[in-house]
Amino acid sequence: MQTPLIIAISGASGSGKSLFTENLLKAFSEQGRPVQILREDHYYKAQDHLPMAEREKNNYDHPNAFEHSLLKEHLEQLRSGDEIDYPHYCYKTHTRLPETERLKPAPVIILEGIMLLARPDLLPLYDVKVFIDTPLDICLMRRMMRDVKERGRTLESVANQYETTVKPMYHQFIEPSRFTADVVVTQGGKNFIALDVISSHIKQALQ
Ligand SMILES: Nc1ncnc2c1ncn2[C@@H]1O[C@H](COP(=O)(O)OP(=O)(O)O)[C@@H](O)[C@H]1O
Ligand SMILES: O=c1ccn([C@@H]2O[C@H](COP(=O)(O)O)[C@@H](O)[C@H]2O)c(=O)[nH]1
Repeated sequence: MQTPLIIAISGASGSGKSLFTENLLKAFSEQGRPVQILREDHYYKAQDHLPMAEREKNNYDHPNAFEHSLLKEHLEQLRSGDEIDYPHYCYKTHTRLPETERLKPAPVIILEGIMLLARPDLLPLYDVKVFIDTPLDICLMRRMMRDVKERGRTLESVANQYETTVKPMYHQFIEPSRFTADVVVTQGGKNFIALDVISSHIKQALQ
């Protein structure tokens, strides 16, 4: 197999990274191209050793909250054509699940997460770097709805976390990482022209 191409999709929480990834997957499926998706969130550190009250106070918007060394190892393995044991993470218990999933390499790997462009040691592994640039008020509104519905949070806890960590860490780490991107995408996960440009570029690169 040809060396897989890795597309990194980053941006604020709630910016539309997951939707953009899903829509990119659809574009590749239409081209009949196998794709493997990896989410940086799965590489949040395991915290089984901490009581729940401690886990709830953790700063999940700092690069140190992730095990990026394992993510890097996995990307290198996939690039070499090897399978990986992909971790799974639970936002409700703030730790890894005991089981991992065996993933095979594919010609296209889409990686999605908030800190992907903020880690200089990871940048050389990406073939295409995308930043989803969505105004923060829109991100917050989307995050409120999602976290209450899907991640077991209250409106008060989302607002508190946003003020104490999500917003300051965005300005410290995520916003500056925008300048490392090859493509900056406005209009979130539904920018079909950006989706078309990226999928056409990859199609050409794989020929
Ligand atoms: N351009 C858009 N227009 C409308 N809703 C969008 C758009 N982009 C994303 N969304 C919605 O916003 C929410 C958050 O998007 P998501 O992709 O989960 O963000 P992220 O992965 O960056 O946290 C989801 O419900 C998604 O469907
Ligand atoms: O245990 C956790 C782990 C993460 N978070 C929050 O998740 C977002 C990143 O995920 P997105 O899907 O990009 O929104 C990050 O901002 C963390 O604050 C959490 O609350 N708890």
